[in-house]
This record gives sequence, C-alpha cells and structure tokens, in this order.
Amino acid sequence: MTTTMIQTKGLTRHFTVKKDTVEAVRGLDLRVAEGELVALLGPNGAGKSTTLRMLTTLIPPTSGTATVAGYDVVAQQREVRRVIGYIGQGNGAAHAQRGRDELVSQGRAYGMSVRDAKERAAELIASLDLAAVADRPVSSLSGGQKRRLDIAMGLIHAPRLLFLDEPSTGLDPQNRANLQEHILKLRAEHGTTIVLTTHYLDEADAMAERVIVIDHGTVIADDSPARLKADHSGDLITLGFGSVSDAVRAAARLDALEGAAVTASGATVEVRAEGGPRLVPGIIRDLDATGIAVESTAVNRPTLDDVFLNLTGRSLREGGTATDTVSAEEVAA
Ligand SMILES: Nc1ncnc2c1ncn2[C@@H]1O[C@H](COP(=O)(O)OP(=O)(O)OP(=O)(O)O)[C@@H](O)[C@H]1O
Repeated sequence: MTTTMIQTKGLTRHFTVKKDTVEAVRGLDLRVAEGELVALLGPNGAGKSTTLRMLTTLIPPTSGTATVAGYDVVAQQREVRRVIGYIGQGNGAAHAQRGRDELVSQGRAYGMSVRDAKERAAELIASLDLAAVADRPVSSLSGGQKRRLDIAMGLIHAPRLLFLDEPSTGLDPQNRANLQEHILKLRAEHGTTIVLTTHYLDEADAMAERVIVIDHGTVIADDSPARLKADHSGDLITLGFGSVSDAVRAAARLDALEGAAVTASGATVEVRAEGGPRLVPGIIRDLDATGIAVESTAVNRPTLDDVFLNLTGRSLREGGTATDTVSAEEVAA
C-alpha cells in the first residue's frame, strides 16, 4: 500500500474579475502517492498554478477539499507548510545577498538551528552544483544558477513534497536539461515526492512517470507519457506524391486501412495509425500496384501534443516548444 501524499476532492477555485467569474479550477479529484514524480501539463490559463497555490495554502479553495501529507490545506496550513517546499514562478532571492546566506536565512525561517541550516545549505550547494557561485551576490548569477538556487531554497528544510511551478521557464535548452537532471537526482537520492507544472511537452515526457493533462480547470487525461501516447494517438505517416490527383487517389485507397485516419492536403497525404513503420512498405507496394508512385515517406512518433490535440481538438504547442519527432530511419532502427 502506497502512502497518499496529496488527495483532492472536488477542488474548485473561482476568481471574480469585475463582475465575471473565472472558473480557474473546477472540481479536481486527484491522488498523488508518496515518491511519485507528477507533471501537471496544460496550456496557459489551464489552472495549473491555481491548483498549486491551493495545495501550498497560498489561496483557499472556493469549494472542495485537499489534504497534503494527511493535513487539510485550509484547517492545518501550518502543518502543510512544514512538509512542503514550493518554488513558484520566479521566486527571486534578495539580490545583494550571497546565495549561501540566503539559504541559511531561509533555513532559520523554518526554525532550523544555525548549525543545521549551514550544514543543509552546504549539502544543497554541492548537490545542485552551486559551489563555484554560492559565495557571490545572487545578482551576479546566471538564470540557470538562480533557478537552481531557488530550488535549493525550496529544499532547505528537507520537505517530503516539492512543488515546482514552471521550473524551467526562461531557461535556455542547456540549462533546462541541467535543471531536469538535478531534479531527477534529488528525487533519486531523497525519494522526495515532486509535483511540477509545465507547458513544455518534452519536459513532461522526459521527467514525469505520470502526466496529468489539465484543460479549462479539469483533468482530461492522467497516465504515463507512453500510455497516453499509445491510447490517444498513433504514429503519423506522411506520404508525398508527384501530383495532387495522385494524393487524392491514394487517400481514397488508404481510407480502407483499418484503424487509420487519413487526410490529404495538396500533394501530401497524412495517415495517423498504430505501428507506422511496419505499415509503410505495404502501403507503398499497394499504391504502386495501382499505378500511384509514392515519392517520399516520413514516420513521426506521437508527441504529447498529439495527445492533447486528440483530446481537445486544439494544439498545446507554443513557440519554441521542442518535439520528440524522429525521422523514419530512426523509427525503423
Ligand atoms: N488572482 C487571479 N485573479 C483573477 N483570475 C485569475 C487569478 N489567478 C488566475 N486567474 C485565472 O484563472 C485561470 C487559471 O490560471 P492559472 O494561472 O492557474 O493557469 P496556468 O495553467 O497556471 O497557466 P500558466 O501556464 O500561464 O501559468 C486563468 O484564466 C487566469 O486568468
């Protein structure tokens, strides 16, 4: 039996803006077990931050209930705060201070002795790779180093549960990869339960064993990235033809393929189906036999964006979001 770390029932939060009501979170039912690494994935405005802010006691729910480590987020705020670490969007430490001093002050604020706070700060500085910069003013740190310091601040009191709101927003790809590695290491070393929000598809895919997809304040899917992709999407086969009429004829023929969704656009036909790489040779042979030459092929694996598109009819992708698209050769390999 796994210990429940987070349990919400009908968790709801409304905001009133002028006379309008914004239903930021609508009746969320969630359970997160101790030790899980869960990503809340959704577009801007889906309700991810509002959910975290309720779970971290920063704002009360409009209705519904939530417990964290067995404590009620409304009635037992102090107990909840003792067991969690929260790294919001751009916490930003005081800039003239040295990172190490920031960490010790934060530890003291949690009631740690100076000695314990110093010891823990030194540990975190080492494990988050901050040794070279910990004694410099925070204002001189790079974005990636500041974000790692934010994480150290959230971890100073050794929380059992860490909330990370958009941990890598504003970081370049190298720093993002670096940060992800640090988070995974922390978890491996301390068994910390981690809940992070992200709208980076690749981040959710690479880090989380469980992805909770949120849209308009409700959960629309909840599973491992691999299962989500297998259940809600298929491979995308793109076929290129010499003419629009060939593409139209090919699409008509491919429509007969069981379990496949076919769309034609110009001289290109897209087929969404399971087991794409295995289907392609047969498709080429079949079309060839009916006098339609396939000029190019590509097979792309499904991404979490395809899952979201399939579930909502909209794309989650925003500018700069990486994909896990691979070429036909890689798929076949
Ligand atoms: N303090 C507030 N007052 C009014 N509306 C709010 C407030 N906070 C959030 N909202 C609204 O609630 C909805 C959910 O916002 P929330 O910040 O939770 O989304 P999100 O999924 O975290 O988005 P992002 O990825 O952009 O951070 C949005 O429509 C937002 O405008």
